[in-house]
Amino acid sequence: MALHLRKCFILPIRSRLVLPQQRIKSVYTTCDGFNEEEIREKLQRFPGGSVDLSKQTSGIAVLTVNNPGRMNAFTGTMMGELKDRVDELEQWTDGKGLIVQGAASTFCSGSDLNAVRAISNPQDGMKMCMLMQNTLTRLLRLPLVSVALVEGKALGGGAELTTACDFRLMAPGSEIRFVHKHMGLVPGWGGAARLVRIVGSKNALQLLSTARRVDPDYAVSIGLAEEILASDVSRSLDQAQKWLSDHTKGPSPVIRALKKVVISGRELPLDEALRTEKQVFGTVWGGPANLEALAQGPKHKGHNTDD
Ligand SMILES: CC[C@H](C(=O)O)C(=O)SCCNC(=O)CCNC(=O)[C@H](O)C(C)(C)COP(=O)(O)OP(=O)(O)OC[C@H]1O[C@@H](n2cnc3c(N)ncnc32)[C@H](O)[C@@H]1OP(=O)(O)O
Repeated sequence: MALHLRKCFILPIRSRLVLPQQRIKSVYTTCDGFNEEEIREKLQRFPGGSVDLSKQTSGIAVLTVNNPGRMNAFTGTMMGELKDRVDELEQWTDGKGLIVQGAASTFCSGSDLNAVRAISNPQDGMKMCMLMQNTLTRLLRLPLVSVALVEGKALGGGAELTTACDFRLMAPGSEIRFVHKHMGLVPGWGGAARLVRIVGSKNALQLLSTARRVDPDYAVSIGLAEEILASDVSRSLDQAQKWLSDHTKGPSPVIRALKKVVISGRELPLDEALRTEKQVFGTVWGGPANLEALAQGPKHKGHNTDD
């Protein structure tokens, strides 16, 4: 036990963020009593569905929560697959953007209630919670500009998954709903902590305490969503791809560096954020994109440039 404790120390927050030469660290480790293999083995008993990932040469990937027979509810195996897809994305060094969507034109209805019923004791619940919080925190910390494409319903854990992306785009008629109160719960996948940072504590408390349906207009009005997509459902993914490509135009090392400095600005105390910014700056200053831009001379004469 003593040896175990000696190995456990609280990593300063800065060492848990995505720095140029470091892997993204998890929130929970063995020091917190988190045993990933143990909880994944338990969750394996609840199979079904999949979490699919398609990485494109454009540098944009699409992650699809795929369990349409259950409104894309996360089965036990899907929770493990989500973690595996995030592992894959952390290794994808050419990436610059990520779209998270649900299959069959609906987003996600949270945990599979069959699995929830079977692990409804506090110990197992908190172990599932630690697995999902680790995964969604690392998803948000990926050096990729991420957007949740919300069609149909994003309920419970599905609503929380939308908050683990940098942006949210909503299709007409779609809804985000934190139904946890009706389950006698609070968010367990980190959704409350992220929601406060997105919409502020008053709006967050309203959404959680009323479990109200957040339609696209209301979501945009409180800053939960960026835009409402055009009504042609068949083109929702195309619209999201266009939106994201407009937000990730440029060399992926630069786009990835921009996301890294925003992460540190959002999560670190000012001095540490500045140090991280300096470190990331050093990875692009004098880099190929910088030198090419300098060779071209000034080109931003008071108008938006495409690249
Ligand atoms: C921390 C997160 C938290 C936790 O882990 O504790 C959770 O996320 S708990 C789960 C929170 N989510 C919900 O409570 C949503 C439950 N589902 C619904 O309210 C409805 O299904 C809805 C509104 C998503 C869709 O309603 P609709 O009438 O359009 O369809 P059905 O209800 O007939 O659903 C079709 C089919 O899907 C099954 N289904 C839907 N959601 C789930 C789910 N979360 N887990 C398991 N199965 C789900 C539903 O049972 C139907 O299957 P069928 O075999 O046809 O009965």
